[in-house]
Amino acid sequence: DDLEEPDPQTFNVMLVGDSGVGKTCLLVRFKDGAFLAGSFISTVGIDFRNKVMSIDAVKVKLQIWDTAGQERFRSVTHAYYRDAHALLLLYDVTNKASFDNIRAWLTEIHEYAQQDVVVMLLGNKADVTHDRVVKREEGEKLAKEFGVPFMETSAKSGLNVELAFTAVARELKHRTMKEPDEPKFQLQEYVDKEMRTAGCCRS
Ligand SMILES: Nc1nc2c(ncn2[C@@H]2O[C@H](COP(=O)(O)OP(=O)(O)OP(=O)(O)O)[C@@H](O)[C@H]2O)c(=O)[nH]1
Repeated sequence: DDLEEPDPQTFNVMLVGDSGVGKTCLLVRFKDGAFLAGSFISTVGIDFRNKVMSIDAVKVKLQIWDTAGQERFRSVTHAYYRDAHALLLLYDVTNKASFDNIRAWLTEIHEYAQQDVVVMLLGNKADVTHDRVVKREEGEKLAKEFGVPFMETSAKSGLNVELAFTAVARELKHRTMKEPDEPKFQLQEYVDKEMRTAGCCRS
C-alpha cells in the first residue's frame, strides 16, 4: 500500500426508478463490464458498489447505491436520499408506466434529497427496438421540462453507460475542486459532445 496517496474524494451516486428498469444491470455493466441476462432478481432494500475513476488525472471514488424499485422498500431508500450527491433516475423505454412515474420520482427526489443534488434522467433498454414504447424525443422533452440532463442508455449493449457515470463524476468533481476562474461545467453540453464524438446518432 502506498501511504503517500491520499484517499480519493468520495461521491454518493444513487440509482432510482421503478422496479425492473435496469438499475442493477446498469451498475453491473459499469462496474464489471458485463450484462446480467436471464432471470430478473429484484433488489431487496439497498446495495452499493464502489468505483474509482480518473477525471482529468484526479481520482474520484463513486459510491454507487443501487436501490430497490419496489414500492415496499421505499421507506428504506428514502433514508439514503439525503446523503446522495447525484441521482441517476431511470425509466425503461419499453415500459410506459416507468416513464409516467418519472414525475412522481422527481417529486420524491425534491422531498428527500439535498437541493443541489445532481439529477440525470436515463431512458434505459435503448437496445430494444420492437418493444420500444417511449420515444427518445419524449424523454428529452420531459427532461427539458424539469431542467435535468438526459440520455438513453443500454445496460445490455453498454450504450452510454460509462458516459452517464463519467458525466456525473465530472460534474461533482467540478463543483468541489473548481479553480476560481474556471467556467461552470455544463453537463448536458458535455454529454451531447461526447455522444457526437462517439459517433452516436442524435437524429
Ligand atoms: N434489453 C435490455 N434488458 C435490460 C437492460 N437492463 C436491464 N434489463 C433487464 O431488465 C430486467 C430488470 O433489470 P434489473 O437491473 O434487475 O432492474 P432493477 O431496476 O434493478 O429492478 P429492482 O431491483 O426491482 O428495482 C432484467 O431481466 C434485465 O436483464 C437493457 O439495457 N436492455
